[in-house]
This record gives sequence, C-alpha cells and structure tokens, in this order.
Amino acid sequence: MSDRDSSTSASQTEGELEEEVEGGGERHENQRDSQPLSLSDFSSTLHAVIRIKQKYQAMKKRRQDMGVRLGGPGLPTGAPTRSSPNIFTFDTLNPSTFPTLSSSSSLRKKRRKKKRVLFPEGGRCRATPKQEHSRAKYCLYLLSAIVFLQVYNAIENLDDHVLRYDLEGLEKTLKREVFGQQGAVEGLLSHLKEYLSTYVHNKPLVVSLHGPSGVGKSHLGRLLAGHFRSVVGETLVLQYYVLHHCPQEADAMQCARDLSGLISEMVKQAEEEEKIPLFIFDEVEHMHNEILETLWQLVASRQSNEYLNAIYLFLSNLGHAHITKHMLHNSSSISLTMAASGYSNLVKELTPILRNTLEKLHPLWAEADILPLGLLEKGHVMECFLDEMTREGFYPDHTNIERLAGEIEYYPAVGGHKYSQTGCKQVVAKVNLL
Ligand SMILES: Nc1ncnc2c1ncn2[C@@H]1O[C@H](COP(=O)(O)OP(=O)(O)OP(=O)(O)O)[C@@H](O)[C@H]1O
Repeated sequence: MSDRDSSTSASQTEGELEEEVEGGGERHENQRDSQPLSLSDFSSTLHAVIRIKQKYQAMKKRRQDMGVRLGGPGLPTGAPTRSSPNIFTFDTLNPSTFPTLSSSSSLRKKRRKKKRVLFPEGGRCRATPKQEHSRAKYCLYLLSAIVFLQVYNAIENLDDHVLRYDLEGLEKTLKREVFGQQGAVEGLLSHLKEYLSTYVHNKPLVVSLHGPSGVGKSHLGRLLAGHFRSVVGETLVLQYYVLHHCPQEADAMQCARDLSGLISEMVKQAEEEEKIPLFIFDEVEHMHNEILETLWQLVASRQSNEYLNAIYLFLSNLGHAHITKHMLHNSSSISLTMAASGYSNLVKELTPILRNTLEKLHPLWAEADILPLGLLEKGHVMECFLDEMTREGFYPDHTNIERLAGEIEYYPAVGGHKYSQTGCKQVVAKVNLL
C-alpha cells in the first residue's frame, strides 16, 4: 500500500469511526429518550465503545508506522513529506558541520576577553552599562575628607596659638631696639617660634644667653618680659634678679623653696589659662647653688608634666672671656659675626667651648640651648647714644654722639673693628650727665 493509499484509508477509517461514534451516540440518545436502559442495551453499548477504542488504537498505530516510514532514509528526493514541526537545539550541532558558527563563537570569546563593549550600528542607545559603585570607595572618600579637615583644623589652631604670642611683633621690637646682636636675636626668635608652634612639649624651653658686660643681655630680657606681659598677662611673667631677690647666701635654701613654689603656682595658672609662662633669671653668675639645683629639677626633662609648658631664659656673663677672645682672634670674619649668617659660625665654634665650661659649673646648662652675644662695635655704641638721647629728650647731634662714643674704652682695633670693652653699659650714665 502506498502512502497516499494509506493516508486515504486512514482518513476513511477516521470518517467511519466518527460516523460510528456519532451513530452509536445518536442511537443511544434515541433509545434513552424512548425507553429505560436494559442490561443487554448496556452491554451492546459497552461492546461498541470497546470496538471503537480498538479501532482507534489500530488507526493510531498505523499512523505512527506511516510517520516512521516518511522520515526514513529511503524517502525519495522531492517527495511530499509530512513531518511534525522541528525543535532547534544547539546540542546536536557539530562544529565541523558549521565552521562559520564555530569561528564566530571563538571570536566572541576573544572579544569578551578584550572587555570592549560593541554597540549595534546606528543603534540609538549607546549608553555604557552602569558600573556598580562600591561602598568602600565612598567610605574611603569620607575618611580622606575627615583626615583633611582634622589636619587643616590642627594647622589653623597652631597658627592661632602662635598668633597669640605675636612673635612677629616681638621680632620687630627686638630688631628695632637691640643693636649689633642680630644673630642672637634671630636665634632666640627661632627657639620661641619652634616651641610655641606646638601644644605638647616633652620638656620646657630653656635658653641661656651669654655675653660680656653691657652687650644687651638684660636689655633683651627686659624687652622680652615686656612683650610677654602684654600677651600672656603680668602674672605669668617672672623676672628674677638674684642680687635683688636673694642677696644673702644664707637664705639660699629658703629662696630656692620660695622660687620653686612660685614657679609651680605660675605654671598651674598658665595651664588653666592654656598659656605658656616666661621665667627670666638675670645675673645667673651670682646665683646660689641651691637655686641652681632647684631650677635644674624644674627644667630637667624627667619632671612631671606641669613643668613642661614653660619658657626659662637665663642671662649671664658666664663664659664671656671665651666670647671676647674668640671675637678678637677671628678679626677677619668679624664683620659677619653679628649678622645671621656669620652668627651661625660663631655659635658653631663657641657653643661647644661654652657648654663645656658651663656644664662644669652646673648640670643645669646641659638642659639649655646656649646663645652667645658678641662684643659691640663703636657704631653700635653710637646707636645706643642716639637712642638714649632721643628717649631723654636731647637733640641727637651727630658730633655730640661721636664725642660721647669716643669717651668709651675700646679694645685695640682688630681688622678695622673697634670693640667696646663695656658695650653700651655706660651710655645711660653719660647721657644723664648731659
Ligand atoms: N645691644 C644693645 N642694644 C641696645 N642697647 C643696649 C645694648 N646693649 C646694651 N644696651 C644698653 O645698655 C644698657 C646696659 O645694657 P645691659 O644691662 O643689657 O647689659 P648686660 O649685657 O646685661 O650687661 P651686664 O652683664 O653687666 O648686666 C641697657 O640699658 C641698654 O640701654
């Protein structure tokens, strides 16, 4: 039987089957309408149903057989085929059968490796895919901003702290009022700036000024005390003259105790007011050993915190012989000694000598920064006269000033320099005699 025949007979059989079913159904309906259903009627109906089912199964089997034959290899080319819709999957694809497919997939892999996003030609949407932002990144930005603000705030506060002491004003005053000691003044200002630019100190600032008589040690001390009184207040500045405050050596112990108590009180008050007190000790060469011992205990870095925020300034002529000798023997570089550049050389050469001498006297100087003050030249003495005469209301006549300056004793001229043996010490007395 050909396929056409089989399909025709199959459709016929289908028609018969439908007729039979419909016929049977109709008969059954008619019977039901006319009379009640008997047992024989029921069995005949059951037989009909079974027969129909058998017929239907046979027909189904035939159809399946026919389908197998149609899809088989023996099907003639160009013959009409009936086939169920095909479902396409990639599972059955063989790369060798589809070389273009395999090459395109490997190309895609390569492209994926390059991590480039390709957009369709003329496509409207060219927006790159949104990147996921990490929270850690935002936290890092926030942390950086906080650190920046903290640092900025700290710098601002430190600036405020330095501004409170008006070191620029002090610098102007010292440069205007102190003659011939530019190097020492700058050295002192540098120590003050460095110390006052931070809150936390592991030791107090201790500076010891040394120089021959009349070169301006007490003068410098007075100017400094006046400035600090104006910025931290009267009560936080102490000027201690040992010959005035403790003239008797027998009272040295009591003087030391009193001084210790006074310093302690001032430091506590300064801590409360968040200020740094200034202690100036003049004529230290006359200071009793008990007082030196007490001061050493206070300035030594091993002391408790309350004594760390304070400035101690010692003024003395101790070591003056070394300074005078050094200046008179180094006449070639003498023009530079008072200037900042030359002064650093003077400090470099003199400091070890002075420290050696001073530490033998007392270990207090091991804790101090030593600054030497040099001899004053005739020109500086004339400036002292001019200043003093102006202050006292005298007309500053140059000839008169020169005459007065000529009355002062000088060391024999060395390298064109004439150094005063008493600095400006006698200036006040001479002007008072005018
Ligand atoms: N370098 C200076 N610049 C301006 N004036 C000065 C200078 N040196 C001294 N004088 C004047 O001389 C006077 C005496 O100076 P000062 O008392 O400072 O000397 P000193 O170095 O302390 O000496 P001494 O060791 O003898 O006490 C001061 O009152 C001041 O007017």
